[in-house]
Amino acid sequence: MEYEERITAASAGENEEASEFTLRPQTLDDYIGQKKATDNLKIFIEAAKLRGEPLDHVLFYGPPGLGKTTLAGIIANELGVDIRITSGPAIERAGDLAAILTNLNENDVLFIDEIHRLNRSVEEVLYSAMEDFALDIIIGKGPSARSIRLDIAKFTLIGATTRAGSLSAPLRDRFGVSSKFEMYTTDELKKIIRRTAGLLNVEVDEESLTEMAKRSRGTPRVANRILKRVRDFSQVKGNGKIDISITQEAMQALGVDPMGLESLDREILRMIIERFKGGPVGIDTIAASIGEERVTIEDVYEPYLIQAGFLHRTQKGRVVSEQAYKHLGIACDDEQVEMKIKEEER
Ligand SMILES: Nc1ncnc2c1ncn2[C@@H]1O[C@H](COP(=O)(O)OP(=O)(O)OP(=O)(O)O)[C@@H](O)[C@H]1O
Ligand SMILES: [Mg+2]
Repeated sequence: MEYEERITAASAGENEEASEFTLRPQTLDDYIGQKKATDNLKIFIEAAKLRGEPLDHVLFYGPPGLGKTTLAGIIANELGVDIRITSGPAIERAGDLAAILTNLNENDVLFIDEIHRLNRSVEEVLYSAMEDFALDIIIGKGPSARSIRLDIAKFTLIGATTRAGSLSAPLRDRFGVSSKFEMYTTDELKKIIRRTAGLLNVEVDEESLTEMAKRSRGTPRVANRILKRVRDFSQVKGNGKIDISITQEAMQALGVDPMGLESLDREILRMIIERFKGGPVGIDTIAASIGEERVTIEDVYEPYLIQAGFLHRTQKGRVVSEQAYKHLGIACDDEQVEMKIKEEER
């Protein structure tokens, strides 16, 4: 898929997870941003440790690349327990989940990524596991079938999802804590890039830090990726140090504009302006015009375009903002755009 190759793709590339591992902070103190989520978690972790009990089940939701997996690892680390990492699509049968659960030790963390993609029968096993720390297993078939209950170790489930809305109500209700991940500010991204640069042993000046942070779409994964690519440029074409001229040269070569937009982002905005007079236009129409799946537009492109103020979601469809016209250098009737957005914003 094309978007995986984008330097600003928020999701991890094929071999990226492995190299990300070494860049992941290990403690809450090292974890930058997401204050709302971490401040409370600090207290819950402390309390669970004092009581010698597992932490309550935690749900993380928000766009990809914002540090959900990283924070799950940190929680286990701070609790002093082991973490078992899996994902919704990886657990195919109820038996697979039973095998994982029976192998956990007291108070361990089980991390299920993309938890909205668990299948029905697996999800049902999870209900009693989360609530009663028990597995209901059916033995035999037909009229002689009976159910036995098997106790398992108390554990903490940390679920992560990019789409909280796709979670079934019974599953959502079983999480005691639920945290929404927000996009990072430029300042936070600067700190993250500075930290990563330190780990990679590369010198970066202040101006370049700002420039890279601004182009990172509010996403640490993108920030780290941009830093690595700029480092490549500085080693091959410069003197190994990252300064503003090498940063700009690299960004230009990679097609990332000063707001972190790539060609497809600009194409989406331009298409809405040129073919639909700036909107409102439905998401399905956008997807069809661009030749991408609707979910790809919704999960990959749209979150940042909305966050950065280029696109508005209204009841009648998407509307391009005045800022988008300016960014693309297209003349617009300011008042008319303002009106469309005000009238239809929900
Ligand atoms: N708060 C943070 N401070 C420092 N680095 C971070 C932070 N959050 C994320 N990172 C870095 O960003 C990268 C991506 O983070 P992570 O894999 O945890 O994202 P994610 O939300 O789990 O993404 P996905 O939804 O794709 O699974 C990691 O390499 C990590 O080092
Ligand atoms: Mg992850």
